[in-house]
Amino acid sequence: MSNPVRTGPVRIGTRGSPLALAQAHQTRARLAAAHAALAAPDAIEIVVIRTTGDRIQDRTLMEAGGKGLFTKEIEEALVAGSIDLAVHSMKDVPTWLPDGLEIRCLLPREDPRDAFFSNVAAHLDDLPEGAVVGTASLRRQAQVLARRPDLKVVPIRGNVETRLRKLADGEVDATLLALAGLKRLDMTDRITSVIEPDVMLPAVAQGAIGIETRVGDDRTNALLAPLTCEDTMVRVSAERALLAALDGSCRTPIAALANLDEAGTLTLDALVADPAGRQILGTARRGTAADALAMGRDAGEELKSLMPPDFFVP
Ligand SMILES: NCc1[nH]cc(CCC(=O)O)c1CC(=O)O
Repeated sequence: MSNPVRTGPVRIGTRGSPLALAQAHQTRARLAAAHAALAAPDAIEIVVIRTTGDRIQDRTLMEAGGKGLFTKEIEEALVAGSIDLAVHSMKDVPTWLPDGLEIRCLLPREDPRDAFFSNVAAHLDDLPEGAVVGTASLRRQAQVLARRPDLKVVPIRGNVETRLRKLADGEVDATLLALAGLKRLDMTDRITSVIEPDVMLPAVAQGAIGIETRVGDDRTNALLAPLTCEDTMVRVSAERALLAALDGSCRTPIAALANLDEAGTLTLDALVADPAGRQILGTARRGTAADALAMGRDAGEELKSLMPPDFFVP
């Protein structure tokens, strides 16, 4: 049976966190700007859905285990037809989507770099010996410890306010967050400094917003077509092809960043690390947009073949 054409409001499914809501509102604004018929106040509805990831506050996400903690319940609503599109941080979207769902639309990517916060140092390199860095991200942990083996990394979670309070209380000396999220929340004034990718390579797809729909939902896919950013598609395709080659089921810290320059050259930098930061294995590829998937796959296969067993987090 084909999808009947819906005529009601376009329903956007999203998590309820401030960042997720900012991303859903950005999507609504872009849809309204692209389609006169969607500019009416009741033409687009935002439906807040609580995910497993939102319920887990006391443990790090790694301990909670499993992929798709921030997407599962939203995807279920999409499959069930109670929403028409789901807005995600692509960083949180698992390598493989459920059957019947697709991500054809990526909004223009925000700055993919990480931001550094500290009351005791201007940069990661200036932290005093033995300083405590709060992060629950194994990717950030590994890169911090590889550069500064003297530092101590402790897991912290929570929103920006919670983290800044932990900094102010001296519970941690520094923390790291994605710059993209801070920009979307209009909180960049709280940042101490931005970390360059050669110091801290971002997560796959960091800074990209993806919009997931039902395969065959022509109405929604047509509405989203003018919103998609081709450069972002190419870059994120290369990075996610790397992730797929490395096999999303392993929890090794992975970082990757693809860039596309004005001449059409696509570059991909990628690394895997052991969580303790004792060893980082990096690689790079250069090509054109047409090579995005092959570059990602090839770089991923190289890293996989180089990885010793102790890179795998049990
Ligand atoms: N893991 C949570 C998450 N997912 C997406 C972002 C930031 C926004 C983005 O990368 O687009 C964050 C917070 C962070 O890492 O600081």
